[in-house]
Amino acid sequence: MLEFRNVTKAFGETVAVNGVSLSFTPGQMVGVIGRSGAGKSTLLRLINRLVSPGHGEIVFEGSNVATLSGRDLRAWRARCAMIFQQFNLVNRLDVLTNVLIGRIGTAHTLPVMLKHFSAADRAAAGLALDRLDLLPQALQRADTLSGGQQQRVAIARALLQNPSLILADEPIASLDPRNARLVMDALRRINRQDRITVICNLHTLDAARAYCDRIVGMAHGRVVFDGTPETLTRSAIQAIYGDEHDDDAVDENLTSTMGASLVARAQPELVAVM
Ligand SMILES: Nc1ncnc2c1ncn2[C@@H]1O[C@H](COP(=O)(O)OP(=O)(O)OP(=O)(O)O)[C@@H](O)[C@H]1O
Repeated sequence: MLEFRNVTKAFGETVAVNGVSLSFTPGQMVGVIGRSGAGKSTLLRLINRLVSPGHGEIVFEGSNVATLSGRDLRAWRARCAMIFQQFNLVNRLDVLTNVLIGRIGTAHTLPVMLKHFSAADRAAAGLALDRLDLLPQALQRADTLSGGQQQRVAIARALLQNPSLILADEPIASLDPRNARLVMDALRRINRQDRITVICNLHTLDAARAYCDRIVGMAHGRVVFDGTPETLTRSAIQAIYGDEHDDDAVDENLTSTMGASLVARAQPELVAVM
């Protein structure tokens, strides 16, 4: 269980996250939505301590991650795999090595720097790539892959961390609808099969509705909605996006391509367990 207890984070005069209290049940897939600047990225970065809270506690399995330092902080970060909008792969390295980099938090740094990976690590990387349908690309340079493929490499790298949590910050914002669907399918599959908690910032309501167990809506640093996709009513959407709610604020383009029926066609076994 991960718990935010009255957490506030300000950058100068800007209060990015304001008095947030939230509990994340293990194994949930949670979508965080809100306007640009609502505090979504800061919320995620507070969890793995890329930023530290000004006030409040972030408690995981009984310990306050806000106070971790040194080795304990590194160990905590290794348990929180992060997926970024821009993939953050090392372009000049091959796909397999990029995935093996996921071992950095748990293995000794020097062998990783020298690319001396154990046979067990290589096998784990191969399996992770296979799960993401990328084994044929294992020896290609990362920058020869499409954006969607690169993001799935980033997910395979995350798996090598054996994470308790996957934190995905706008993972599909740079992708076309087909690749967005493949990436969200992969995150959902891993969430279901491995029982890894996934917390995912999304800029499309439809992706949040189609893939998440729970949606957290933020506005001006506060949580203004917290519920299942079914309870995300028009008035809840207004509370999250405000009266100016328009097509710029919420990308409805993916509505037609990412609706549940299409998800069902793309991933029947996924819908069976939803
Ligand atoms: N490192 C920082 N220094 C100064 N201000 C920051 C920093 N990080 C975030 N902010 C500010 O905090 C507020 C919340 O930012 P955050 O990135 O969390 O929002 P967001 O909802 O993720 O937005 P977007 O969808 O555009 O990424 C914004 O006003 C932003 O400018």
